[in-house]
Amino acid sequence: MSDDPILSARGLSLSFGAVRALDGVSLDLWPGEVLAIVGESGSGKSTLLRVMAGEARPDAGAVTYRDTLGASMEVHGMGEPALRRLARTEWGFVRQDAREGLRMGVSAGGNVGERLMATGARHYGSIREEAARWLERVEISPSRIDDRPGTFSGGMRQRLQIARTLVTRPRLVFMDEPTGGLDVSVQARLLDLIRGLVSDLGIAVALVTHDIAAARLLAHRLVVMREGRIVEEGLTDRVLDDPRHPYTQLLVSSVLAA
Ligand SMILES: Nc1ncnc2c1ncn2[C@@H]1O[C@H](COP(=O)(O)OP(=O)(O)OP(=O)(O)O)[C@@H](O)[C@H]1O
Repeated sequence: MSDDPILSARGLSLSFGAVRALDGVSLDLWPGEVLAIVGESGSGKSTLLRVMAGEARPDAGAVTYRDTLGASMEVHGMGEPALRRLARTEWGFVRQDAREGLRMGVSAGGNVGERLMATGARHYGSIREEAARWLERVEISPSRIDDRPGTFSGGMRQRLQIARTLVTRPRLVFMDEPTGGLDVSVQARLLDLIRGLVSDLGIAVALVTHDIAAARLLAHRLVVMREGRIVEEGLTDRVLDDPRHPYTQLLVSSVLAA
């Protein structure tokens, strides 16, 4: 991992009416690092992810992204076109509901190929070949390349969303409950797949999950959120094996008891 964070958040606050969804959140994400953001429902995890990805604007604070050339840029100051370009190229976003991350009216191959075209690929034959390779990589038979995602199972759709996101080899991927809503056995395979791809490609990941087991499997480091604040952070094993904050202790023991 390099010396400079790929993404830094400083003093992020965001309220919705009387609800303080984020209350002075600061964190760093390092190149190639998987950082899990855990906490109970409503603690502000998804809001934090959306603010970090530039999809929501904080009331206070800033997010800085360091690009491939080492230039720093303020995520909320760069303007829509630059942000959209980043989202299509150096970044990716894996949504809990694959239907939000896929184009449901386009074939599986088209979903993957479209991201390649957004980064400059033009040759139809090689785009299709690369799409087929990625379908195999996420364990979808390339014979399904012309099928639309609506004909896929939930687990397949999620794997397709992952192929679509990773095909351009982004440096930074935001994942919001990527295994949420799937059967336990499907979740386990998907987590293994994500772990392999993320480590092969050396991607930095900000992963929102309420699943402590998923965090343990995927994340190098954890931050624990409660009521819009980070109450504890550290290396995954340290936080889960020796939680210091009473809230983290409760979170971990409730999983053990389940
Ligand atoms: N667009 C919005 N409008 C109004 N309130 C919102 C909005 N987005 C989030 N909130 C509120 O902000 C708080 C934090 O929500 P957030 O979705 O970030 O939590 P979370 O930890 O991701 O929860 P979950 O695990 O249930 O997804 C909640 O009280 C939520 O109701």
